Amino acid sequence: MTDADADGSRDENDPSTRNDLEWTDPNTFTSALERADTREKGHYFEDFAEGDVIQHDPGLRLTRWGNELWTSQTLNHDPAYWRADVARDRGFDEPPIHPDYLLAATLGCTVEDLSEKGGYFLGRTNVRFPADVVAPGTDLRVESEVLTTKGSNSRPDYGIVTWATRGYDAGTGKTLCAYERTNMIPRRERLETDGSGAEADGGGRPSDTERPASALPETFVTPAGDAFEDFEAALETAENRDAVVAYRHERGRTMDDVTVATLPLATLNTAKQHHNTDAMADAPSGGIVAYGDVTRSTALGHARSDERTHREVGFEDERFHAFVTPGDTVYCFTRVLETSRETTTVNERAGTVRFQHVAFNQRDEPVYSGIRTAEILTRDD
Ligand SMILES: CC(C)(COP(=O)(O)OP(=O)(O)OC[C@H]1O[C@@H](n2cnc3c(N)ncnc32)[C@H](O)[C@@H]1OP(=O)(O)O)[C@@H](O)C(=O)NCCC(=O)NCCSC(=O)C[C@](C)(O)C(=O)O
Repeated sequence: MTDADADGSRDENDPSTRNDLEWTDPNTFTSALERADTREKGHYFEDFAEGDVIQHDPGLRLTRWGNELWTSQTLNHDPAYWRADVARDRGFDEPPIHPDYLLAATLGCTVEDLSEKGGYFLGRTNVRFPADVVAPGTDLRVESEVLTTKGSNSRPDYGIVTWATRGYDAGTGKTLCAYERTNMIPRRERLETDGSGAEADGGGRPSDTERPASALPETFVTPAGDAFEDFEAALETAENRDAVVAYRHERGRTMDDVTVATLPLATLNTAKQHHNTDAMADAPSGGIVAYGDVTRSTALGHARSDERTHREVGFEDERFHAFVTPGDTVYCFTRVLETSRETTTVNERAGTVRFQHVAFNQRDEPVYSGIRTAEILTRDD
């Protein structure tokens, strides 16, 4: 007991008496929060320098549970990823890890280092899957290199960063997937611009080569079936006419708690955009949004339900055009651009198709688009 206690008075400067504070009294606690520093997570735009290489701990184990959670909820219901007998028919020893889950998991565990501070996933290109098959139980090691950093003239509170990321089998060192991703990243210091709308530091988004609506082709051709030959025949039907092979898929998926929050967290994606409504209230989206890879995979799931997918080869020019928020429904529209009898794996039962997929919402607004190359099985498989 101190002398101060003995005469009934308290010495506010004596550290031992502060333990008697009612820390959970609402007024005391509010003042305490105002005075406390926040142990921040993530990195600002200024923290990234071109050429930096970042190892993303802790990586992730690609589990059958994660695979099934992802593929079931995004409607990627190809039985080769679920049933051992169908997997064996397709040349796999067991149901493998789905490429969408592999890609989302590779990106997910980079978020803590690259984009947890905030800002949005704008696009991705050069997506490749060098490994023919990835088995459940594979430990994923992920590494990124900063490719470019530039200011955003239209949004002075943000910069735009592009990273090249690779996911490796931690056991063998083999590359499982690789891509280049671009994000808006908050700046520590706001960029002063001349307001002219000119590029801040050069660069910019890929130009849009679509024709205006008034110039849409007269005829829209839909493939008669889901096999490679059906896509080939549809393109032949459209050839030399004012026609395009383009159609929509009936299925839609309304974004709920599982797709918006559970799926990204299951890939260790710590972006507040997907699970912290409080922090997102003042963000440009005004609330939480779906992980770009969930939106994309859901749309691709709809597209794959109308084709005999054998293997994903790669993706180019993926873009996220608008936010997808809880309650929004994700649909898909597909264009067939090109077919080829060549395949990257020796598979006489498949051909290669290049698609453009556009994910859109219940208001028919595009939310994602990308060019996809995939091997599609022939009818007589
Ligand atoms: C963000 C919004 C509001 C900006 O909309 P806006 O109208 O203000 O601007 P914009 O014109 O679309 O783009 C802003 C700037 O970005 C540039 N830009 C744009 N795209 C590209 C690209 N591909 N490559 C290079 N640069 C690009 C563009 O050139 C422009 O530069 P400027 O400011 O200097 O003029 C709007 O684009 C939007 O709503 N997009 C949807 C974003 C979204 O929902 N993404 C997926 C969810 S977020 C996510 O998954 C997160 C993740 C995975 O967890 C995680 O990274 O941590």
